[in-house]
Amino acid sequence: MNQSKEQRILNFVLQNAVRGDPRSVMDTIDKYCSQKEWAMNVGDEKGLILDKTVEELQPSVALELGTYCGYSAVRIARLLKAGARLLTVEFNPEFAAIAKQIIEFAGVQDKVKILEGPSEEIIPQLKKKYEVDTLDFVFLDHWKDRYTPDTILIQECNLLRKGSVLLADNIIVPGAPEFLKYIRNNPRFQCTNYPSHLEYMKVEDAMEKAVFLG
Ligand SMILES: O=C(NC/C=C/[C@H]1O[C@@H](Sc2ccncc2)[C@H](O)[C@@H]1O)c1cc([N+](=O)[O-])cc(O)c1O
Ligand SMILES: [Mg+2]
Repeated sequence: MNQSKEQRILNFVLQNAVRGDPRSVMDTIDKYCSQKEWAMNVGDEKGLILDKTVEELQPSVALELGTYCGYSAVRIARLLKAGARLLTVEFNPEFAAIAKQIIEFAGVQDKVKILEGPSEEIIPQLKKKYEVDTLDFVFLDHWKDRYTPDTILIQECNLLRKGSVLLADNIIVPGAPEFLKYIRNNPRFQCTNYPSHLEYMKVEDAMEKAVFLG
């Protein structure tokens, strides 16, 4: 049975990256996806915006929606302080299995928990089942039409506190117009736009940061 692109990315990491070295895992994925096969990792340019947001915030509890191959989970987890954790939600079991291996190869598995299932089911379980009080940081990078309903659901589940930060990928491509309208017109969020480029392409994209005002 021929391999999936995600399996090829995993194999390339296992054969070319340095075990236990998150930077080498990120660079190896970026090399493969810029030279061999494009894939929807946040990439190294928008990844810098993600890095700066995480470094500035120093979150104790972070949530990622849309694990895919685990590139941004490795990117976020490598910056987390001792005792901090990343919960990442993925509903495609094949992607979750690949991400698990990439996260383990990078050596950040102790900071990352992959929650398998759709975000709309997982989010209401975060407090009781995953012992979350509030989320310090949320990275939205899953289906673009889920950004708004999941942001509303996160608020309904009382998962945000004053100062919680949301960062959304793909504001331009593929685009999340409904989310942008919702979050920019919501007085409970202070928004900032970060122009950038689509991963591995000379195409404009952007990230949107939204600080919850409580
Ligand atoms: O479509 C994109 N992302 C959707 C991501 C989806 C990921 O999240 C879950 S969906 C899910 C659903 C519910 N709960 C959890 C995960 C999928 O299994 C996949 O792992 C995308 C597309 C482009 N592009 O250029 O076409 C560029 C990007 O950066 C992108 O992020
Ligand atoms: Mg994306």
